Amino acid sequence: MPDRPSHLQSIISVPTTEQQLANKAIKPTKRPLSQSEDFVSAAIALADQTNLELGHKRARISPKLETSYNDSSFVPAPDLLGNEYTSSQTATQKPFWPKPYSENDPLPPSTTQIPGAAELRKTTNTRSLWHKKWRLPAQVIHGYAECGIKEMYPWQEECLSLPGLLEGETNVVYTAPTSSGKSLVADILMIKKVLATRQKAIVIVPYVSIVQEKTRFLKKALGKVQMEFPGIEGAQGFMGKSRRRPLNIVGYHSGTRNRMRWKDLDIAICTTEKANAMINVAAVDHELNQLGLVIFDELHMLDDEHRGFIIELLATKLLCLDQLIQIIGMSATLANVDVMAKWLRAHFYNCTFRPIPLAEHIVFKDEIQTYDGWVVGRIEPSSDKRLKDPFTNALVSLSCRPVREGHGVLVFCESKFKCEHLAQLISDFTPTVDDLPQKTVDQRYDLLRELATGVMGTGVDPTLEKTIPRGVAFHHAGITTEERDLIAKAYEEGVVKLICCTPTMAAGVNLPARRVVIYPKTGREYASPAMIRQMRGRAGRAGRDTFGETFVLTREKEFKEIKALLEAELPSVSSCLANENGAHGLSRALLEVIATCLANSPFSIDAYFRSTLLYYLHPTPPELPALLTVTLTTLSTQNLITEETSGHWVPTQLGTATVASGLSPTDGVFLSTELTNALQNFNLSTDLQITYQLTPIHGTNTPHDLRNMRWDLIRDTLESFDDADLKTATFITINPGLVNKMARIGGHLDESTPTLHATARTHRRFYLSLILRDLIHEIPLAVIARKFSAPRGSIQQLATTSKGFAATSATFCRVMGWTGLAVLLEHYAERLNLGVRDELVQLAKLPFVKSVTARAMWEHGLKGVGDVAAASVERVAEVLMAVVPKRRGVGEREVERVRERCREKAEVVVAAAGRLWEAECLVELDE
Ligand SMILES: Nc1ncnc2c1ncn2[C@@H]1O[C@H](COP(=O)(O)OP(=O)(O)OP(=O)(O)O)[C@@H](O)[C@H]1O
Repeated sequence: MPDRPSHLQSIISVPTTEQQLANKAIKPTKRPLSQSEDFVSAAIALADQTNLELGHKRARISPKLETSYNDSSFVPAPDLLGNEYTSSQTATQKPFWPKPYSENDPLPPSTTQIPGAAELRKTTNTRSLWHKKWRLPAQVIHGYAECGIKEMYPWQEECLSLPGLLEGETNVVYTAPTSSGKSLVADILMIKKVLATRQKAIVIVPYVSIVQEKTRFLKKALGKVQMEFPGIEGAQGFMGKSRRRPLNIVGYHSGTRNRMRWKDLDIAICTTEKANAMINVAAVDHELNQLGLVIFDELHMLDDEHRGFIIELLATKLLCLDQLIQIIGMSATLANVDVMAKWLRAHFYNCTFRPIPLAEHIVFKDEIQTYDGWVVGRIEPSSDKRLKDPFTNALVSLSCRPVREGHGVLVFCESKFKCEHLAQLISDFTPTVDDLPQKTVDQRYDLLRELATGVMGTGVDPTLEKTIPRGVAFHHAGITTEERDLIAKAYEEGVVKLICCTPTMAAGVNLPARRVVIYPKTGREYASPAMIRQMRGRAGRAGRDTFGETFVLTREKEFKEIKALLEAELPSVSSCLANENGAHGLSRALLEVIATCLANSPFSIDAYFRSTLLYYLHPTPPELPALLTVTLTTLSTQNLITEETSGHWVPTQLGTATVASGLSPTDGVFLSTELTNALQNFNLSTDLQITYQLTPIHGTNTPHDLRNMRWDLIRDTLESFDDADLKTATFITINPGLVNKMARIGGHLDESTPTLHATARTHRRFYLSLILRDLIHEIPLAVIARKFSAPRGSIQQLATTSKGFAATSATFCRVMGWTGLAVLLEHYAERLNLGVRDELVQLAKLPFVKSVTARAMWEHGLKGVGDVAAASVERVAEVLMAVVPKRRGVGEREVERVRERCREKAEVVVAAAGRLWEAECLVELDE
């Protein structure tokens, strides 16, 4: 038996030869281990199994791939359009549920429950969702009808009809313009798969906001769908009573509080990182056979410099598994769709159809031109001296007209400052409250009040206070997520008519507009052709408008360059696994498959490597095999994996902890060293050390506006420190001399050598920890923002990132066996989330209760959820009323409306407090 890593030796007793022989006959059984419960013991036990079964090729990367390791025909070459397509993913395992859909199956249930449904089923229109070709349950069809979709577009039908797709047997990658209805194709494949096989589906989207939006949509469309479970499987088929339950649709992203539990969901909508973590946990828990389908929305994100490599390593895992997982990839801006399809062993489908026609223009001076140079209109000069510049005049006049006609407009600006400035300027030219119906005016004032009360004590933004009554707002990363959500919702409901936003919003939020006005720059740089396409695609959404218009603005010297950008081909997507930014990509990819025991033998690791896009694009260069060897050796040197005498690689405890917490190998090593030191000298008499520990390791994870440190603030804070804080600052290695010098001369620290980089990192994290400390001491966000000269959105973003990092570190600590530290980190993550001191944590969990309200409750004698549960609705309403910011010149009618809203909210708060209190009492009784 080869030597084991020391941590394994202490836990596992080495089996005798007889035991090994006995074990060989036993198939690995599924153990009910949850992710958080004990990732390490699962991984260790799996490592043990792997050791026992070396002779059996236990690794779960497809044995088919393993055996073809030395075979020159190893890399499968599937056909493009599927006629000769043969999936190399042979389903050698019995599917989790034994019944895939087939043409001859009876029609899905509930047909007879809907009046007239039987008739509808007889339709000969193959694009109707009722047509028997699709075999969709009536609840699904009704759900989509409620969302305005009754019939497919021709391209959707054609795409879904590709061989093997509806049967769940083949993969597909497709492109279609923005707003052409890509999601429906993926949704239909997903729902068919989930209902037919009872397997899980994962939808991967790039941004948190899209996770939320997609989850809302799927809940609306599929919320009434029932899953059927036909009894218990026995030797003679299914026995016992069948049962039904609604479909579980859950969204996961860095901000979600709920734990990911495989058994709690049927469809998960996740960010890339969450999806990857979920698949790793399922692999360790032996539950991957429950996964039936994965959708990659916005597949072009594969070459995103920060997160693209995670999409690649995740997709590669799916390609290598010894089971059939249907892969769906889609994008509006993917140039080399054929290459992606070949890599993913998929059909590909390319469509240029757009259901809503778009009139596209470029504006030069006062001329409105089509892209091929025809002048189709002119913009009248304005007598207003603020609009003397033709560019500003064009922007304002093009933006205001549809607003006056009652349509939605998006104006894309190059910076946050410009968004706010233009919102203010444009609002001076939109209808005043005197020209609007009373209902609209009321709705706009309601929005202002929501903005003032709902945002962690920031009060309403002074610019928004002026622009919103005139139907105009701005939306960028500098405002809080609550503000952004309220503004986006108000725009969707038509309360706000025009939003000035930064280009990142085009990708992050799905807001439709009749007209889109674009200045295609981000900061001083031009926006990329793909980003410009995304912005243009916001105009004219199906179901909302009958047509859309885009106007791309240019300044005089920029006309040619911008025109070229509009006509530019999209760049091809390629692998980021081995480039500079994805330097950790390959090592993380390998560490993950080793730590989750998906691949441990040299054969299976090599098979995995050969399935990457990196290898697919460069199948024969001499440096790639060397890259694999070097990466494995580096991981071993970092003590993340060890090589057994048989040549198999197994994870160390550090390697397992790194993967379980979703860190890159280098970050895992860094965190391990830092926490080992911290554990020996932890100072609990101050919050400083723990808040320092919560700050993100990398500068790139720091919000942009916080990268310019205020050294004078650090100096002054150091001078005001008591002994405990000073001791911590010294332990962290803060250099007061350096701080004084930087406060005098200003600027950034030199980071050109590893030592200088480490010093800069320490001081940056210390600066951020001062912000976090203020947050958990209930200092209002607006005050912190002013103190650190940064937008409130950036402070909030730091809090969110740090909360996520705290959760990551806590998982890491648990797997490493540092449970006490894990509990402490989790507690602070919660306080950061709620923005309160210890005593308010429970109160701040109530709906509508942010830190300011929780403090007001405490001061009014409502010191816990028990007090709130026992209080009258009137008393709670009074507290809520007390924290509503006072506005001058508000009439009696308005005050009455506010009082009514507070009463409604108080009812919800008291009811929620009752439930929480009951739950707490039950726990106490149990104990
Ligand atoms: N067959 C259809 N009939 C009517 N409306 C449809 C149909 N398919 C999609 N839609 C609607 O078209 C709109 C755009 O669809 P979807 O969000 O799927 O577009 P997309 O191609 O994914 O766009 P983007 O790339 O911008 O996200 C949605 O409101 C959707 O409900």
